[in-house]
Amino acid sequence: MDTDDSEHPADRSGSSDDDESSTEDRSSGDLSTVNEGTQSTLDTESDASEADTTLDSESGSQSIEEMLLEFDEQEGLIRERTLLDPNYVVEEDRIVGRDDQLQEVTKMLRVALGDNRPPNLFLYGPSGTGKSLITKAVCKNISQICEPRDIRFGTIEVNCQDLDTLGVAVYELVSRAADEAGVEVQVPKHGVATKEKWDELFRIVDENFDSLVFVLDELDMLVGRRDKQDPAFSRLLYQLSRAGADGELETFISVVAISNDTKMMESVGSRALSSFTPEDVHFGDYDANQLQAILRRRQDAFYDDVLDDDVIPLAAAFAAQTHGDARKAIDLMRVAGELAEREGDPRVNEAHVREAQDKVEKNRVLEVVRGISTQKKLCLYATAAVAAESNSGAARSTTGYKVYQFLTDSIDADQYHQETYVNKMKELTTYSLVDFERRSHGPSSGMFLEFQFGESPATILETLREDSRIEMVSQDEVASVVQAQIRNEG
Ligand SMILES: Nc1ncnc2c1ncn2[C@@H]1O[C@H](COP(=O)(O)OP(=O)(O)OP(=O)(O)O)[C@@H](O)[C@H]1O
Repeated sequence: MDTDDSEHPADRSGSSDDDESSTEDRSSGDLSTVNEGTQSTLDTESDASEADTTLDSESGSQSIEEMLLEFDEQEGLIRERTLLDPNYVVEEDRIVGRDDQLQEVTKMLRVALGDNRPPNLFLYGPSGTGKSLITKAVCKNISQICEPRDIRFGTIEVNCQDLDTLGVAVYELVSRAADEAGVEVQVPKHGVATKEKWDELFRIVDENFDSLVFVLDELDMLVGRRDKQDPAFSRLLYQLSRAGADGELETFISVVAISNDTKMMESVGSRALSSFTPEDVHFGDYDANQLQAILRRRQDAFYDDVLDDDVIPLAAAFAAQTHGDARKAIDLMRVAGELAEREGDPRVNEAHVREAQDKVEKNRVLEVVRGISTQKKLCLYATAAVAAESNSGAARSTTGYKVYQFLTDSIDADQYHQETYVNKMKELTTYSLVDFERRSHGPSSGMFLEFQFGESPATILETLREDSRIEMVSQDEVASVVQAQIRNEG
């Protein structure tokens, strides 16, 4: 399947060293030397290789070596790949449209420069709206100012998405803190109580930092295995913010919690809330104009004049269609560039962006879909099938459930009640793939949820059909069941 980014020739060449060599290739005659050298080696090869060459020319296909050399000869289009890397912290002059948030976060965290503890922060808003970027940019600047002043300032960043328990999360903080301080961790990763990990964390913090900011990205994903009333993120916030407020440590500690889930704070227990009490900073969606501005400030990632005029407006428009996600806009521009390079085109054009849109969407859907259970896949498939056929592009939960019943019957799978189906669909909203609103048919009839998709329902269906059980069900039959159900909606 052509969804793995590592298949890009650009990724294969990978490092900036390769980028430099492609710069040289643009102007120098070095390549002919390489070709000549290779040719003479080829000439002394055995008859077998001659036979291969004959075969190649007869079939018209290229040998591997010819293809490699052709790629080597090809001019790259991307000059500065890091500018298209979502984890790279760009310079301040490339940050666009976030003046308010930049000011707010700076004003609050700059307290670290004096002899005070900065407040805790809660940054919330959809993914790709600059929450991590702004935090990292401000912390980087504080750190630069602190250095000559002999203030030992540190930033410990963790993404909680892949941390499944509190113990794992605390160990991750320990190891990041040790890295930042340049010291050894003195507690084992496994087989000790979480309390010992906390003690080690605070030992490292106390001995090595005057002021420390913990940045907890995607914090709401750290649910843990215990009861849902007291999720792991709530316990993490409690311990960290209490350590910050208690005055037991010499270090000034501040916690920046980042989440896509605006309601996350509602799940933070009262105990944690009493010490966490953050200042909220909201990050809204970008519109297409802001996304264009963000992309224009990075267009020097490409060589001069290799981007067609409509590339940036189209990538921005595609990204604005979902929810104004800058990561997606940047991804689209990068993938479009890589596709053009791979195809040996001299410029990046609109068609590359459209192809990139398809690929980026599929990658995102795949990422989500790979990890979910068959039952969730069936719920998602049924709902996306309704959205794909309906005029509004949305799906009612009541209709989706009927289609789900048809699917589970067809493949003889267990069948959830409607309430569980709805809950499974709600759980899928955390991936920004689907969203919902509560609606009703009218004052006298019942409520239902209406699901809207962040990615095209057709892409979701196509990806889900890669599951052999779902593939067994005829697409035509599903479509006719969906149409019949939509007609019944009234
Ligand atoms: N205002 C901006 N100006 C320039 N680049 C931006 C801006 N906002 C976001 N970006 C870029 O978009 C990408 C995603 O941004 P970031 O990681 O900050 O998003 P986020 O809100 O933290 O999202 P998530 O919740 O998914 O982590 C990064 O490459 C970042 O550099």
